[in-house]
Amino acid sequence: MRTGIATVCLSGTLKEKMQACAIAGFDGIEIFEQDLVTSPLTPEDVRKMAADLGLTLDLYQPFRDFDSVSEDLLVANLRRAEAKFKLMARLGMDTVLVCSNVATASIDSDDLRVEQLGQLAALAGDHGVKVAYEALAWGKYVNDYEHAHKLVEAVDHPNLGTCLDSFHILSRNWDTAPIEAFNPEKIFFVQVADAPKLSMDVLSWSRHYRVFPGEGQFELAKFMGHVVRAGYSGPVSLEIFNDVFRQSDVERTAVDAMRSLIWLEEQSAKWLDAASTGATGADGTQAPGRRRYPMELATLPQVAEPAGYNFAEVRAADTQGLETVLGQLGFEFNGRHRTKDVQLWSLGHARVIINEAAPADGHDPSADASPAIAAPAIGALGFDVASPVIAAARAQQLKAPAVPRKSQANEEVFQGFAAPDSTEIFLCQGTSDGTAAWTSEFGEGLENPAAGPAAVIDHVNLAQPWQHFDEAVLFYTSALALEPQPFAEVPSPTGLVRSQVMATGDRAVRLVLNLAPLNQQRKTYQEHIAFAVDDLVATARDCRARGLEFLQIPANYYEDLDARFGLAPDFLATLQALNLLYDRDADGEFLHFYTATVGSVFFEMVERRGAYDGYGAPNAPVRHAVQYDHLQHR
Ligand SMILES: O=C(O)c1ccc(O)c(O)c1
Ligand SMILES: [Mg+2]
Repeated sequence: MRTGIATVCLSGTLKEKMQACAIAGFDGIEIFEQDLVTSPLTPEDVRKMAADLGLTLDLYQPFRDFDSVSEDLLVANLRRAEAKFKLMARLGMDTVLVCSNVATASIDSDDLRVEQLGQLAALAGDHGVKVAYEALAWGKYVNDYEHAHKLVEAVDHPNLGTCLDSFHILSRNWDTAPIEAFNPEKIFFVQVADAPKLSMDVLSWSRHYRVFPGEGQFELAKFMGHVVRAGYSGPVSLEIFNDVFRQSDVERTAVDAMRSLIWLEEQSAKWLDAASTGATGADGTQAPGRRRYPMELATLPQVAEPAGYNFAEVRAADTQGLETVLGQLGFEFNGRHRTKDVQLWSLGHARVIINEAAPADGHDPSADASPAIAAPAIGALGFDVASPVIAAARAQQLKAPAVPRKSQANEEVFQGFAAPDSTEIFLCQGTSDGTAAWTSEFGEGLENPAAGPAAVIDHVNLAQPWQHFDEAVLFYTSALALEPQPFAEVPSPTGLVRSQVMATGDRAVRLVLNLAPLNQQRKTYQEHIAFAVDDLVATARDCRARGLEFLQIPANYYEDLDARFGLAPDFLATLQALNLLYDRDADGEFLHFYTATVGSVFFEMVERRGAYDGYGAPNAPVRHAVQYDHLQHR
């Protein structure tokens, strides 16, 4: 698949954008007119720079408001088009995007449009230019890709084709199957964009909220499957108008963009495979495997979703507070590593590593968080996967930066890579009894999960800097095979927290990404690790007996709980006495409590009853408010 990206996706000057696209590995780019008009580079400079960088210049765009106009305007529009065709010759570009008229269209007649687009195609032919006509979702008369294609077919000129842009098609819920019947020679260009499903006018949605494939909710693999089956083999180019990407680091965003296309390519191949195996022939036999299409789709090393958490690592220069809280939670100290400055603590199958080497560069080197967090912060997560080597190879092909861990002879070498928020992700191999092979490095026979209470890591909640949130969703989807669940918004005193659960189908791994406002006083984010136990009330009593500092829940909360659920008075009194939170839905019940925060980290204990699958979201505002209050007063 030939990869492309529109310069409008990125921040910086045209030169900076082009360099970032080349470094990220794109084959070609779309030049957005604004980027050229505002550039000190001559068209000849741009042409040379692209050639030097190994980038093809695939599309010049946009040319606006051409069709459905009065005779006077048509003359002016053709003159305007000719000027652009001449400019394109200097750039060495042969394809221009013409979008359907939104502003000056005054005559709603397909016959007239065919006549006017025919004149444009003839002029383009004289200049060796191909016109790719795109139906904008908010076009005045032409806003449906099939309508645009019908006009192209009616004009029937070799210099006129269509541009298919997934946003304009999927935002309007148009069926994508008819694309398959298109003559591939009439598809001049394909743009892909994802988006979260929002209810707002389509123009605002398109101009501000597009995201890279895998970061939104559109069925892009299916869209691409139809495009591939039509026989299209030209560039597949990202055109993402997004307020955050346009102000983020250009090289980093270009890599995020490239990752999204590598992933989409694989997902499209999978969609085609699934679609062709699902089909049965006339004789009842299964259709053969994926047909060959003009567009070749590369695949990636295949990984199943992780089987569970292997460990969570907290970094801290000063480990005292952490050790105290873990001890009060019932964790056992399992020893220090033979050669590294790390401690192992466990409760049942839940393992927490305390890494005494505080990260020099803080939680996120590129964010506006404090430069050096000496206080505890989540530094790494270990996941059990079937094959760490295959999973690491996949992550690497998806441009995840590797983090090699120094290790001595005969110690387990973890394959690892850095997530966008710089949390290190390690790929481990679990054992069938739920223990980890590496724990003997902390001393022989120390880990004895059968002896203690049953406990596992239920979920980990990572705070994401606002500019990396979408990138993180794609990252965990593509590299770790976690699936994004519908996101929630939680009010907190410092702002609205967007919460995105990433999980495996069996929920053995639940990772919650929070787009959290930065605490302005302390310049840190708060993150937490949650452990699931069988009997939360008993656990809470034990923790209290050991002197654990619970997050203090206000009495108003328990009154509200009673109003909502009508709980038995004894049970309600127990919840209140122990500072426990409660939730219930059609699937089951959820009990949980939080510890006070140590550095940037706090812990949660949960009990899931029945098939409860949530996280106590209705309680999250209470938790945020209490933590905020706590921070203000200490
Ligand atoms: O928002 C726009 O105007 C616009 C312009 C060009 C495109 O290709 C597009 O998809 C949208
Ligand atoms: Mg477009």
